[in-house]
Amino acid sequence: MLLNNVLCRTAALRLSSKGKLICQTDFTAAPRKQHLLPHNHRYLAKAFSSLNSSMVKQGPRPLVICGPSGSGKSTLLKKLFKEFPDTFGFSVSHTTRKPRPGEENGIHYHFVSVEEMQAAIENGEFIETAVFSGNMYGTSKKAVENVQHQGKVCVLDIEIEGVKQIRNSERLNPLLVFVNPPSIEELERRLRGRKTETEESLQKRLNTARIEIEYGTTAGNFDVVVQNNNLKQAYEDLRNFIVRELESQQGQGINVSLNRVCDE
Ligand SMILES: Nc1ncnc2c1ncn2[C@@H]1O[C@H](COP(=O)(O)OP(=O)(O)OP(=O)(O)O)[C@@H](O)[C@H]1O
Ligand SMILES: Nc1nc2c(ncn2[C@@H]2O[C@H](COP(=O)(O)O)[C@@H](O)[C@H]2O)c(=O)[nH]1
Repeated sequence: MLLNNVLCRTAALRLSSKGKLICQTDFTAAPRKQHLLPHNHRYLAKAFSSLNSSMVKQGPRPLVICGPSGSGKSTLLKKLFKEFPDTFGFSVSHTTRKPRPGEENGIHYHFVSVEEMQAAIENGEFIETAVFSGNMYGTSKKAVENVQHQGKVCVLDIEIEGVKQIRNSERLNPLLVFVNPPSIEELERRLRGRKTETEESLQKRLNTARIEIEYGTTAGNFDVVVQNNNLKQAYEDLRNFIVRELESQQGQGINVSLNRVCDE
């Protein structure tokens, strides 16, 4: 009886405060204890549990952020993760490039050898892979699942060949954002200013950038193009697009947190 009260009261609270069912743990408790419930409550628990399982299956859409090296993807993502600390989880890619100062294995990337990467590819561990500026990169199934199991929006920071491989994936159904720099000249200034690349790597990245900009700014290839001339404006544009999208997903019954941390 106590169990019934707790179950139904929690459900009612969730219904009245938000107008929809969003609580995962409360409702998943229902099926296992159904034999303890009177008939009408059993019906309620069944309805809640089936709603819940479809919501869990249909988590928030992953967010793919793409753009030439140096266009500002990491800078924008850092601001997004800071403002919405509960909302997003980063898909940690594999790469064969060497770590930069400050980059940590398992946090920024899984840094692996070419042999390890090839073995993992042959083992079918990746959703997509690409060679960029002479190094291999890839998003593993596990990297995405780790984030999705937490109910968070999985963020993939990947280049264009990877985007082409996953853009039509029905299972991922990703939102595609392209970050566009003001010009190649400004991109070069920003990349040089970052002081992470050798001259050779820098030239490779700039050469690829021209192709990426062409593809990224072609209508229909991305859901939104964020023009990163001014960081404050670019972040506002990115944030507004994402919040609008996530609110629309919430309206369809998808459980995703949009708790904000204010800067001031
Ligand atoms: N709007 C901006 N104005 C001036 N500098 C910027 C702007 N946006 C980003 N930067 C600077 O440009 C450099 C490159 O940005 P960032 O590292 O975020 O690019 P990225 O797209 O993540 O690159 P990569 O793909 O190589 O990881 C950084 O030093 C960053 O501080
Ligand atoms: N296709 C993929 N591209 C990836 C992945 N992880 C990162 N990237 C992209 O590579 C370049 C270079 O990154 P950097 O860290 O060496 O500067 C950049 O455009 C990233 O978006 C991945 O798993 N797959």
